[in-house]
Amino acid sequence: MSDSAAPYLVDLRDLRLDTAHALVSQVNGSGPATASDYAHPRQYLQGLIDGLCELSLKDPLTGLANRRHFRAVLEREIDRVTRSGEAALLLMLDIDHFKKVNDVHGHSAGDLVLQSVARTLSACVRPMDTLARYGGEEFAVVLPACQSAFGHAVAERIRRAVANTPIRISPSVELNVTVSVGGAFALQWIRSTTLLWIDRADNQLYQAKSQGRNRVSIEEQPDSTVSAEEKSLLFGPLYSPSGWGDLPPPLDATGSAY
Ligand SMILES: Nc1nc2c(ncn2[C@@H]2O[C@H](COP(=O)(O)OP(=O)(O)OP(=O)(O)O)[C@@H](O)[C@H]2O)c(=O)[nH]1
Repeated sequence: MSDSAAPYLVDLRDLRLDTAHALVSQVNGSGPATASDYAHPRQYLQGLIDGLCELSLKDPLTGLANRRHFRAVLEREIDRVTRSGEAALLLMLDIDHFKKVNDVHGHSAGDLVLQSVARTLSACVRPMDTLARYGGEEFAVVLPACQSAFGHAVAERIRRAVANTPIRISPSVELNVTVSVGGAFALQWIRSTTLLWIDRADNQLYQAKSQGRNRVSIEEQPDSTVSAEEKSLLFGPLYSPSGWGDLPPPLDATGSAY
């Protein structure tokens, strides 16, 4: 808002905030602070907005990023890789034979397994990585600045960590589950789409499943087909400060040079 603009005053009593207030306080666990607990209603409103934003980005069962957040991160990562040419890896993971866990032990036990796997995965990745629940028993990890050898090592570390972590689903029952992991690196210097990137990683996940599960399959990192010279043409300055260099200057609609 510019300094000259009149302040836009909103009376909180005119807004229907009950549902938002209940949702945010439910997630925070503690009893909700009310508007009167804040020095200024604006702080209360900002707290509600922040809480709702957080809710809209998280999977409620595991607390990981949800699919919406994951897609936004992937989109940003594609932008970064297109501009910088840095390596980035996407891993898709799926718990093996998860239906059997539900069928034999019940849906609540299945939920405990999902939460436990989420915790194990969180312990395997860097703070800069984004870990998401993609849906059902499928998870995704976006790893920026990830060279090929590191990507393979992380995927294998994840697979082993899940297989070696027993999950207590009742006082007397512990389960062990495994995951299959598929991965694909972003195409460097080339603008792709989130859907194509996910498809490539999903194909590798399918390979890991069909080769017996509890394994990792990562697509060979495609070689950049753009030479260093081409990159400098693509991303260097379009023209020198003194003019158009060897290039003919562009013409306007009348055929005159700009
Ligand atoms: N408990 C629980 N189960 C879920 C949830 N979301 C999806 N599922 C279950 O996940 C199971 C997925 O089963 P399938 O897609 O057949 O896969 P799978 O049994 O893991 O077999 P493979 O992936 O081929 O190894 C189904 O039984 C779904 O009901 C959830 O939030 N909680």
